[in-house]
Amino acid sequence: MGAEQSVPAGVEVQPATAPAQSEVGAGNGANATQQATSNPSALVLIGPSGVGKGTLAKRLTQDSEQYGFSVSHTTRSPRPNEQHGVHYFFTTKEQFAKDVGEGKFLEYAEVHGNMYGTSISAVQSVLESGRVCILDIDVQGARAMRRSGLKGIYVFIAPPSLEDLANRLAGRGTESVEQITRRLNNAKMEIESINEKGLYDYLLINDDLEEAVKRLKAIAERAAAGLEPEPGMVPERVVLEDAPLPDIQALTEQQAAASDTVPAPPQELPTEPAPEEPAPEAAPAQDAPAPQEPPAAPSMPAAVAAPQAPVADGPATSAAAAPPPPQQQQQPQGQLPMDGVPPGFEKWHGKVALVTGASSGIGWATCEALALAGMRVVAVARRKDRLEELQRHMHALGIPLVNFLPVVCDITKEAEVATLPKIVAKRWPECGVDVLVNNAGMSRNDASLFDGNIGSWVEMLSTNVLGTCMMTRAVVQDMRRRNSYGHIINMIGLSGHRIPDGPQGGGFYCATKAAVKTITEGLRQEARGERLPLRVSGISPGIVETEFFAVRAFGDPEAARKATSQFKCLQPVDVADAVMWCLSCPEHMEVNDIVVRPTEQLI
Ligand SMILES: Nc1ncnc2c1ncn2[C@@H]1O[C@H](COP(=O)(O)OP(=O)(O)OP(=O)(O)O)[C@@H](O)[C@H]1O
Ligand SMILES: Nc1nc2c(ncn2[C@@H]2O[C@H](COP(=O)(O)O)[C@@H](O)[C@H]2O)c(=O)[nH]1
Repeated sequence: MGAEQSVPAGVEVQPATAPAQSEVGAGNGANATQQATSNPSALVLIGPSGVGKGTLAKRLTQDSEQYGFSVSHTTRSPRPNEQHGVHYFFTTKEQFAKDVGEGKFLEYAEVHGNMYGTSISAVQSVLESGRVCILDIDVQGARAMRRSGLKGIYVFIAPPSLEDLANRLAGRGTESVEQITRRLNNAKMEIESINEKGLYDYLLINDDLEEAVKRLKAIAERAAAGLEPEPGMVPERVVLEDAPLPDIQALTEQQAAASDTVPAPPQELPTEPAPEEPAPEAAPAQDAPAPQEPPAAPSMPAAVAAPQAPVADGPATSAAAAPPPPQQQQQPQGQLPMDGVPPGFEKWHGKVALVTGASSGIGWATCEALALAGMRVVAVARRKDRLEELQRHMHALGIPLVNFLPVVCDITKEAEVATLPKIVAKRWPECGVDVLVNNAGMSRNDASLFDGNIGSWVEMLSTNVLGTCMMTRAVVQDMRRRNSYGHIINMIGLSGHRIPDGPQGGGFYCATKAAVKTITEGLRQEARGERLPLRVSGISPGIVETEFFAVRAFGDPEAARKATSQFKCLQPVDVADAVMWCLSCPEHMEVNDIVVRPTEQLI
C-alpha cells in the first residue's frame, strides 16, 4: 500500500521494541507521565459498532487537552448530529477510491458496507499539535495499522454481552433494524479477533462507563508517556457463547417507546452486499462480514462457553442421547431440585459453586453432586469439548441448564481468572461465587529433582499452587465486594502429607501439594484474622481412579492402568461425597482436612 511507505512526520515507524518491564501499572497513570521515556504512542480503539469507542474517545478528549482525535474519512452519509471535519470527513466512493490510489491513507477498509479510512494527514495534524492521537477503527484497520508501523497502544473494547450491545445500538437510534442486525452479526467475528496473538495490547470491557473511562485513562497515560503496554493484558483465549441474536425489531420498538420518541430515521446509505473479492488493500477475505453465518451471541468477558441450551450437534454420548428424565420435563426452567439434598446442605440451595478441573474425574463428579443438591454450578476447565459433554450430562440428569455455567478458562492465566467473577455476575446478576472448589491439579513423571524437566516443574507450580492462589484471590475479593463469605475447599491430596515415590522423582509434585496444604491453613488464618465467616477446608485423597495418572505419564495408558489397577482405588464420587460433607457441616464446625485412602493403599 502506497500509504504504508509514506510516513507522516512524528510517527515512529521502527517496529515496537520488546515489551519493557511493566514500569507502571495501568491503574497508575500519574506515575506513567512522570516516567515519560520517549515519543507518545497513538491510542488505538477497536471494537464492535455500538460498544462505546466514540463515547470513550470523547470523554478522553473532553477531559484533557493532551488527547486529540484522528478524524477518519467515510463514504457513509452523515447522521443528523454529525459534522464534516469533526466526526468524519464525509466523501464519495469515487473520491475515496482516488485518495486510496494516491496513497493518502494509513489504512482503510470496508466496514458494514461502507468505506472508512485513516488518512495520513488526520494523524499528522493531531501529532503536530503535540497531542496523543486517538483512533477509532475497526478490526481490519487495526491489522493494517499494525503493519504500517505506527507506534500505538491497541485497546480492544468489548461489550459485556451481545444483548447489551444490541441495546446500545438500538438506544442510539442511528441505524435501521437491518443495519443493527448486520452490525451485530459482524460483532461476533470482531470479538473473536481478541484471540489473534499480538493484535491487541489491552482488553477493556465497557460495562460500567465510569469504570471503563478510568481504566482507559490509565492506559492513555501510558501512551502519552510513550511507555510500552504492560504484558499479559489480553486473555490467552476467548470462547464465545452461542445464543440467539436478540430480537432487534422488538428492542428498537421498546427503546423508542421508553424514550417516547420515534428513533431518528437511519441516515446510512443503503447497505451493499459484502463484495466477493476484498477491496484492494482491505484485510483478507476472512475479515469480510459473513452475513450467511447464523447469528450468535458473544458472551464477554474472556473465556466463556455458556450455552443456554443443550448442545445439539456435538458427538453423541450415551448421556447426550438419553432423553431427559421425567423430573427434568416436569421441572420449570430454573427451578433447582431439592430431593436427595444431604442434611445440612439446604443452606446452599440456589447458591453458586465454582469447580476447577471440571472436565473429568473429581471435578466432574463434584459438579454433578453440587448441581443435584440444588446449587448453581460454574464448571471451569480448559477443554471446551469436555465441558460441552458435561453440559449434556447435566441435562440428562435433569439439571436445569440455566443453573449450569461451563467456562473455558486456564487457571494459570491471571487475566482469565480475574474475569471469572464478572462472568458469574453476568449470568446471575444477584449472585457471586459462594463455594469455590480448587480441584484442578496435575503431575508429570519427568520432574525429578536431579535432572527433571523444568517445564514440568513450571506446569505443576503454575497449576497446583499459583492457579489455586489466583482463583482463591479472585473469589475472596468478590466475596469481600459482596460482603458475603462462603466456603473454599482445596484439593490437597495425600501427596501434600508425604512423599510416596521420592526415589522415582515425585518430590517436586509433592512439594506443590504440600504448598497447597500450607496455603489452605494460611487462608484459614487470614480469614480468622479478619474475623470473616469464610470457611476453609482441605481434602486429601490417596489414589483416585481418574485421568491424573495418564496426564502424569504424558498420555501413556499403560502407565495409567498400572497405577490404578493394583487394588480397588477411590472413585471420583467418593471425593465428591467428602466435598458435600464439608459443606454440610453446621456453622460452628469447620472441616480442615479430610484424609481418605483406598483401603488397600499402604502409604
Ligand atoms: N458503558 C456504557 N453503558 C451503557 N451505554 C453506553 C456505554 N458506553 C456507551 N454507551 C452508549 O452506547 C451507544 C453507542 O456508543 P458509541 O456511539 O460511542 O459506540 P461506538 O463504538 O463508537 O459505535 P460505532 O463504532 O458504531 O461508531 C451510545 O448511545 C452510548 O451513549
Ligand atoms: N478501518 C477503519 N474503521 C473505521 C474508521 N473510522 C471508523 N471506523 C469503524 O467503522 C465502524 C462504523 O462506524 P460508524 O461511525 O458508521 O458507526 C466503527 O466500528 C468504527 O470503528 C477508519 O478510519 N478506519
